[in-house]
Amino acid sequence: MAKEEHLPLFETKKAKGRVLFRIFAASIFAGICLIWVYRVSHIPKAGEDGRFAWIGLLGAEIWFGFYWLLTQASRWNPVYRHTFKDRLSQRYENELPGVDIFVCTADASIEPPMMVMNTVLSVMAYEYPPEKLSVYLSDDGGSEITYYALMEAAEFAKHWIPYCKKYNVEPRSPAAYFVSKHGDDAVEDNHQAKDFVFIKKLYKYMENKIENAVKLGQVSDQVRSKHKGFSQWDSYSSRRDHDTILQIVIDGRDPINATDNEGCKLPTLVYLAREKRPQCHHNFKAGAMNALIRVSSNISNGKLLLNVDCDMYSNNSLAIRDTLCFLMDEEKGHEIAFVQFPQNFKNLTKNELYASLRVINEVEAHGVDGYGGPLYVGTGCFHRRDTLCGRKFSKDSKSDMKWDNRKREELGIHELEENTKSLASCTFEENTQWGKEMGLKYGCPVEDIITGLSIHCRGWKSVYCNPAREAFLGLAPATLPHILVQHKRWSEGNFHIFLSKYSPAWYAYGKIRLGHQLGYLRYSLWASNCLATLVYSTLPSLYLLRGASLFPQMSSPWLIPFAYVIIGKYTWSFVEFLWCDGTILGWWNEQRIWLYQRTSSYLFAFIDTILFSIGYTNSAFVITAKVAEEDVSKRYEKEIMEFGASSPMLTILATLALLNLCCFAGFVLEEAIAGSKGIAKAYETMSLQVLLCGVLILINLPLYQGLYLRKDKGKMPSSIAYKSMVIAVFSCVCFKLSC
Ligand SMILES: O=c1ccn([C@@H]2O[C@H](COP(=O)(O)OP(=O)(O)O[C@H]3O[C@H](CO)[C@@H](O)[C@H](O)[C@H]3O)[C@@H](O)[C@H]2O)c(=O)[nH]1
Ligand SMILES: [Mn+2]
Repeated sequence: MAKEEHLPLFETKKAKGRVLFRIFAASIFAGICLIWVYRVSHIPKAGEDGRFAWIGLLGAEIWFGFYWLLTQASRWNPVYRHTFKDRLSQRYENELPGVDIFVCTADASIEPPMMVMNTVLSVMAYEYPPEKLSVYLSDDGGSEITYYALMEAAEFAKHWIPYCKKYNVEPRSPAAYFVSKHGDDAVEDNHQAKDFVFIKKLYKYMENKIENAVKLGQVSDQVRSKHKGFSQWDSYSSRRDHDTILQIVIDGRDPINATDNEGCKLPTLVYLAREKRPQCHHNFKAGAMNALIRVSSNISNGKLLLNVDCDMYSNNSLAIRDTLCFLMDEEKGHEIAFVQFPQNFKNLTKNELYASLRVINEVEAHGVDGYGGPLYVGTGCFHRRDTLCGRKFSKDSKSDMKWDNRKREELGIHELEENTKSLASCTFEENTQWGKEMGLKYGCPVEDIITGLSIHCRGWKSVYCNPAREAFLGLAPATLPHILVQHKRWSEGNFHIFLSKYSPAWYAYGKIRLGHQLGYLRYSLWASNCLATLVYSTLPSLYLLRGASLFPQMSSPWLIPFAYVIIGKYTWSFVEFLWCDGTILGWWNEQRIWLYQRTSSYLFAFIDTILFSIGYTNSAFVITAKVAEEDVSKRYEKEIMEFGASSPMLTILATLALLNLCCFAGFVLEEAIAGSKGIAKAYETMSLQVLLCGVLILINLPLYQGLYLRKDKGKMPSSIAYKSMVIAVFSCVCFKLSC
C-alpha cells in the first residue's frame, strides 16, 4: 500500500460513455453538413422568390452549425473531482492557511441588509480555525444602515457561531437554517431544542432592530452615540462622494473582545466602503474587489481569498476544506490558481420559469474543467492571493499554501485602521498596474471572466468543485425584465472580451488548449447568436404568407438530415436536462428563455458592444434586484411570467410573437380558401415551415396571455400591446403585398 503521505488529496474521474457521445455528436455533425450542402445546392436563381430568405437561412445554418461545434467542446471530455478532506486534516490541520473572505454589496435598497448579514454570518461560521478566518464586507453603497447591521450581526455571531459548531448545523445562514427547521424537520433533541428557541429569539431580535432601521431609512441618534464608528459618516455627502470608511468590527487578534459566548475565538470582521469621488471612475465590482485585496493584505493577509456576492450564502461549511484539498495537493496543487464552485440558486421555482444555469453547472463546467479549468464566474470562487495579483505560473514553484508563522508587526487597531485607509482611496491606483495586470481587470461588464481568462493565459489551471451538498446558494432574478437585463450584461461583457485585446480567439491562442479556447468562445459568442435566431424566427414564417417553400419537400430525401438533426439535437438536450435533475416543463421553459434571450438581450448586447468598440457608449453594470414586492413574488411562486414596465426588449419579444401568429393565421386562411387540393400541396411543400411557426407560437403562449388576456399588474403594458400589434400586422401586409 502506498504510504499515507503519497495518497493524493483529490482524485479526478473521467465521465463514462464518452465514446458513445462522440459517435452521436459526429453523426449530428454529418447531418449538419448535409443541411449546408442542401442549402447551397438549392439556392433559387436570381429573380425567383425566396432567394433572399434562402441566403439568410444559409447564413443562419452555418452559424448554428459552428456554434453547435463550440458547445460540443464543453461535452467532449468532462471530468469529475472528488476530495479527501480527512487526509487534509491528518496532514495539515495545524498548517492550514489564512483565508480572507470578501462579500460585496452595492445598494442597500435592492440588496437588503438582512440578506447581506445572513451571507456574512454564514461565511463567518465556516468549519475552519476562526483565528485564520477574516471576513470583509465591501459596501459600495456606503450605507450607514448596512454598517449598523454589521455591528448587530457581529454581536449575534457570538452566539450563532458556537451554536453552529456545537450542533454541526447546515446551512449556516441563520435565515436559511430557520426555514429548513420548520415543520417535519424541526429540532428534536431536547437539549438542542432549548438552544434553538433561544438562538431563534436572538435572531428575531436582531432582525427587528435592523428592519426598523431600514424602515426609518436611518440609524437612530441613540444608536449612533453608542458606536463611535458612525462618526466616519460626518463628512459623507453621498454614496458617490465620500472618504474611505473602514472599521475593524472584530479584531481577531484581540484576546478579550474577539471571543464568542463560549470563550472560543471569533473570526476577524471588517467593514469597508472605499473612497468614492464623482470625478473618479469606481470600476464597479472589480474596483471593490481590488480595494479589498489591498486592504485585507494589510490586516490579515490570508493566502486564500474567497469572493461571494452578497446574496450567495455558504450552504456547506466544509467548502474551504474542499478547496484546500486541491490547492495543497503535493503533486498537482501548485498548478491550480483558483477553485470555482457552481453558481446555484435558492429561489428557483420547480419548473424554473426563467431558466437557470443547470446545464452549465452540471454539464458544461465539468467539460471545460477537462481542458484546463472552469471560468471564474465572480462568486463562490477561491483564489490564491498571489495569482489574483498577477503572478505568472512557473513549473518549479511549489504550492505555498501553508500557514505563515512569521510574526507581523503588531499595530494597535486604530493605527492599523488609519494606515490601511489609504489603500482604498481613489488615487491609490493611479499609475499602477491595478485593474490591468494586477487584481481584477477594469473596463469590462464581466470582470470575472476576463480576469479568469488572463490567469489561464499566464499558465495556471483552475478546478471545478461541485460537491453533493451545494456550497453556495444565491438569488436568481425573479422577473422577465431582470433576467433579460442580467443576460444582456453577461453576453455583452463576453462579446466585449471577444473583441478586446484579450480575445479567447487570438490572445489565448497558443497559451491555453484548443478545447479550453472553444469553451471560452462558447460564452464570448453568446451575443452573436441573435442574428441567426432572428432570421430563423421570422423569415420562414413570413414566407408562409407568400407560399414560398424554404425547406425540403416531404417526399424529398433531403428531409432526412433536417429531421435527424432536429430530433437528435432536441432529444439530446431533453435527456441531458432530465439527467441534470430538471423537470419536463423546466426544459420547455428553458427553450423559451433561450429564444427570448437571443432575440432581445443578445441583440441589444451585440449592438451595444459594437457601439462601445467604436467609441460610442460606455459600459455599465446594472445591479440585479434581489427583492421583489409581495404580489410579484406571489406570481413568481405560481410560475406566472412577470413583464412589468414597458421596455424595448419586451416590445421586440411581443412583436416577434405576434408576427408569427399573424403569419400562421394568414397561411391557414389562405389554405382554407384553397380547399383540399391546396392543403395537400401545402403539406408536401410547407410542412417544416408550418411546424417551425407552430412551435414558435406555442412557446410564446405566455406572451399572448400577458398581452391580451391577463389583468394583473404583472401583465404586458398596454402600450406594448398596441405597438407590437401595429408593427406585426403592418409587416405582414407589406410582406404579402410586395411579392
Ligand atoms: O458597483 C458595484 C456593482 C456590483 N457590486 C456587487 O457585485 C455583485 C454581483 O452583482 P449582481 O447585480 O448580483 O450581478 P449578477 O449578474 O448576479 O452577478 C454575476 O455576474 C457579475 C458579472 O457580470 C459578477 O460580478 C458576479 O460575481 C456574478 O455573480 C453583488 O454582490 C453586488 O453588490 C459591487 O460590489 N459594486
Ligand atoms: Mn446576483
